[in-house]
Amino acid sequence: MGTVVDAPAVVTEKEVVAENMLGDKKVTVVFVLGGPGSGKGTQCSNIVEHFGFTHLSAGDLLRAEIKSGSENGTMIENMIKEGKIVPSEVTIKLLQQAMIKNENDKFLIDGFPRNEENRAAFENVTKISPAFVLFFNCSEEEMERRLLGRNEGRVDDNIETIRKRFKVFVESSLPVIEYYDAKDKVKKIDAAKPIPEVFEDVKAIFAPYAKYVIIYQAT
Ligand SMILES: Nc1ncnc2c1ncn2[C@@H]1O[C@H](COP(=O)(O)OP(=O)(O)OP(=O)(O)O)[C@@H](O)[C@H]1O
Ligand SMILES: Nc1ccn([C@H]2C[C@H](O)[C@@H](COP(=O)(O)O)O2)c(=O)n1
Repeated sequence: MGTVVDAPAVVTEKEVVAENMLGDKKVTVVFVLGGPGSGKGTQCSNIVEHFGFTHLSAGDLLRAEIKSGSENGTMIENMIKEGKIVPSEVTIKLLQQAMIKNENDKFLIDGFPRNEENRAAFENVTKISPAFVLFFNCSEEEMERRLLGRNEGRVDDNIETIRKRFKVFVESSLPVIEYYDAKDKVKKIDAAKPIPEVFEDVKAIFAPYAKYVIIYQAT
């Protein structure tokens, strides 16, 4: 018969700086990166459901900021339409606010850091380093097909902006992944496979973060 017990703590001192922007609350942060349409948001929803993380999508936070009528709204909207990266201070403030008001201690930060400026500014301001970086690797051909079929009314899901987003990904975001790879922090996933198969690979990576483990005892 199975006994359900709390999983052992998986956060190490090396991964979390005690005096981060959340005071002495220890948090686990996973950066979720990959090209536009690689399936980051789709898999983050699965991770939330199975592993109890809170999903913070930088793109969603920026789109909410546009909708809220904030003074930065027009600037953010123009940059998103052009496939450009919004200045770090704006995005980091939104991420910080979201993390502070959430009681969870496990966050998936999706679509961030998108460039070197994002990365350095986040670490300087928050004093938080990611536990690891989940990288969804997919061909541009497949990502383009997915984005053109997404049909969520996004202003940047048109072929002209998609091509610009791909260019920004290669020029600005891949170097961030290389930065973390050099620190042995990147867990690369083949994101070209069907959604359930991708999640099987994701699950293997997140297994140590399960809220409960089931121990089977021989009777
Ligand atoms: N493995 C997959 N196979 C086929 N379609 C997928 C797969 N993963 C996601 N999709 C679909 O592709 C589209 C883009 O997925 P999703 O929004 O998760 O990507 P994303 O990486 O978060 O994109 P963006 O960076 O543009 O926000 C969605 O319509 C989603 O249903
Ligand atoms: N760190 C970020 C994340 C996103 N943006 C802007 C630019 C992106 O093209 C757009 C959509 O993001 P997505 O939902 O695809 O992750 O949002 C940014 O400027 N900085």
